[in-house]
Amino acid sequence: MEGKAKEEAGKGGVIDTWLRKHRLIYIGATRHPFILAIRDGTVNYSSFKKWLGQDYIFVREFVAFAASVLIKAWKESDDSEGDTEVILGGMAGLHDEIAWFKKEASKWGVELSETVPQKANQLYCRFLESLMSPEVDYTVAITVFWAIEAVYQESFAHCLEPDTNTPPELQEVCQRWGNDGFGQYCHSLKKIANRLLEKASDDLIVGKAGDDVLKKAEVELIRVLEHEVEFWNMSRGTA
Ligand SMILES: Cc1ncc(CN)c(N)n1
Repeated sequence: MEGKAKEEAGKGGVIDTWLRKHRLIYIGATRHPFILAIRDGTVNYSSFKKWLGQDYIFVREFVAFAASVLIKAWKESDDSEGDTEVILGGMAGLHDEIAWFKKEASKWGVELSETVPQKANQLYCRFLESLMSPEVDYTVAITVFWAIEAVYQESFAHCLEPDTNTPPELQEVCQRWGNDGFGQYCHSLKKIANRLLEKASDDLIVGKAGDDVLKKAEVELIRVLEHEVEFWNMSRGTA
């Protein structure tokens, strides 16, 4: 590793540099009023139920996106074995997540078969679909994959911190994404993304095409954060 990439790695990687640069939108996505309302116990339960039904639809789409990232890792990664294991572990988690959504929906009286995707959800799913194309670089796709998982991890872990008023009936929801195991999984995804982003940055230095990949990854990361904010807004009924 050399030059710019080395510098970035020393500071915590390309991703941390971008998160510092786009701090406001990152905070917007991970400290949204919907999450803060769960954390202080003032959450509106009809908003929560709306989120539950909509997120089930999103997760089904996200599984297809995860599968597309897995294929890219298998085809394009310089550490195919290591990367595919991490992604496959995430997909096993998504399998559990779908079963969990069904169980929660019946507990909260949410009829999943009658839930219609709302505008913000449709747009987010369309965005995911656009990134499933084989033309989209693995580096871009894994950065997006990490960002989507990390927003939920950061958001729900915030509700589990000491001295919060998260209602007992929502603790399990927060545990789903806020637990340490999920945190470690996100850390593994971040490491993969940083490795590839630093490689793209090195390619740039030696005159290979790395610029497009880096620019696209940064733009798509911001788009994820914007979609996440819109998704929370939709759940709260403010979109
Ligand atoms: C909208 C959204 N973003 C992220 C996640 C985490 N898989 C989720 N379930 N839903």
